Amino acid sequence: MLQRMNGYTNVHPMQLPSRTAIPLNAPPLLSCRCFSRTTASAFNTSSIQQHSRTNASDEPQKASDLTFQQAIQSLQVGAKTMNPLTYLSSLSRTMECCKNASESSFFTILDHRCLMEQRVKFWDSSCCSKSCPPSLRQPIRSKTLLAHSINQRKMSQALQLPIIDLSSDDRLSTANLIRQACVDHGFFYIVNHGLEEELLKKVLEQSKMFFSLPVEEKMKLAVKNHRGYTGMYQEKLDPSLSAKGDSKESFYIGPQTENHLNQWPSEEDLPSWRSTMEAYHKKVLSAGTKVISLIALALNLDEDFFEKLGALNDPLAFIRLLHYPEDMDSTEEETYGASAHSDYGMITLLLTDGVPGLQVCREKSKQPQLWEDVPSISGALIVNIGDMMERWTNCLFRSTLHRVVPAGEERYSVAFFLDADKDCIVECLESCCSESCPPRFPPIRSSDYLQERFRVTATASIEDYLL
Ligand SMILES: O=C(O)CCC(=O)C(=O)O
Ligand SMILES: [Fe+2]
Repeated sequence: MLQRMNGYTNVHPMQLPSRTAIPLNAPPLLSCRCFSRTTASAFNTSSIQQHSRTNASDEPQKASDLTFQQAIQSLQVGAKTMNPLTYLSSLSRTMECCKNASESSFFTILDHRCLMEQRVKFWDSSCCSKSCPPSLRQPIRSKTLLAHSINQRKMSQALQLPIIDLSSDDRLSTANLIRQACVDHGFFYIVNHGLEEELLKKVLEQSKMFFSLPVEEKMKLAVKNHRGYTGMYQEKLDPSLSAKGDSKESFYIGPQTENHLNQWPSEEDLPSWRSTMEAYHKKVLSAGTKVISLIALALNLDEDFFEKLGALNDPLAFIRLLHYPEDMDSTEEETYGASAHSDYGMITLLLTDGVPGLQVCREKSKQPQLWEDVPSISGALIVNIGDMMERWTNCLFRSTLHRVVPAGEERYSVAFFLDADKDCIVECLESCCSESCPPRFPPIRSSDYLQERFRVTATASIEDYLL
């Protein structure tokens, strides 16, 4: 849905500091001329007319006379009566044109009881029919709409990432495309990766079935040895945030070893669960290994370079099923499904259910940070470079900062972290350093590096995350 909301992006940072509640019957505060130009069309329905009738003068008010306050009143009417898409569009246009309004007053107004307490009553019967069904899947609480608008302020536009065809015979050209993608974005899509759509669909379905179990059932499989269930707020990927933790639950499935067995839900509850996850693990590992060999080619190395290095002997290859509930406390600016982070390992292959929310920030040190949406493409997997690969390449390949923002509906995704064998030493590749560009990081053992990263972000006992 966020993709459809791209028109909301250029909302200006607003300056006045106060967070004063503005009663609805207060006199107009801020003149908002451009509101009339940009917003009138969105309000050409009942909301403006209803509002006009409430004026002292019985004269219908001209759009050009509308004030910021009136715009807000219209929005409040609109929240109850309009198609939510139109409503969202109006909301964002209003924000856009109210450049001079204080951000806090703006949100205080939007925070108004009727927005915060009521479910938005969408589309009256005139707005949908059998041939024109509602364009959003389910009613969204006004609180969630507000979260959207908060997040929209941080957003720019959808990022156009390269799409890499893994089945192409021209491996050198493919490797070159990957090189460019890793240098420019640290993110790209892969298609023809060998995972059938049917399996992608099934893994998401089975994941959803697991997360729908009662929490007591899920807690029976609480994470041990980095395998099993992690509950809400058990991780904070951006430790600098004051929020209690990231608003998601997850389930890790790793390679089976003698000492480290996966945990599985009971066959009675979920009969096809284990076989689906095992099939997915096998296939996604094979796709990931192909990507690694192309990355080696992209670095002018032999395609089996990382195998020879031992990185893929017993790779730390973990599936992480993720569920971001709709009901996040999303009015808190600090609450994220996954707060800003880069991934730790070699590469990540990500499957999403199509619900937006994933964003990347390509220039982490630039202020203000620019966050761009990564739209999902049906059937494609999203690949991103992790920190180990960034260390190997001395930052030639980017391990890009990313996060998941509340999307206003629940979201499922499946990350596959392909990380080097725990004994593999990660150190700058010869081809990536020189006298004038010395290695930026000292050599490190793969599992030492990963363990340290988990220690910093786990809000629960680190013992459970040991690899
Ligand atoms: O759910 C997503 O889209 C991204 C998840 C993610 O970045 C992670 O788990 O590292
Ligand atoms: Fe990530």
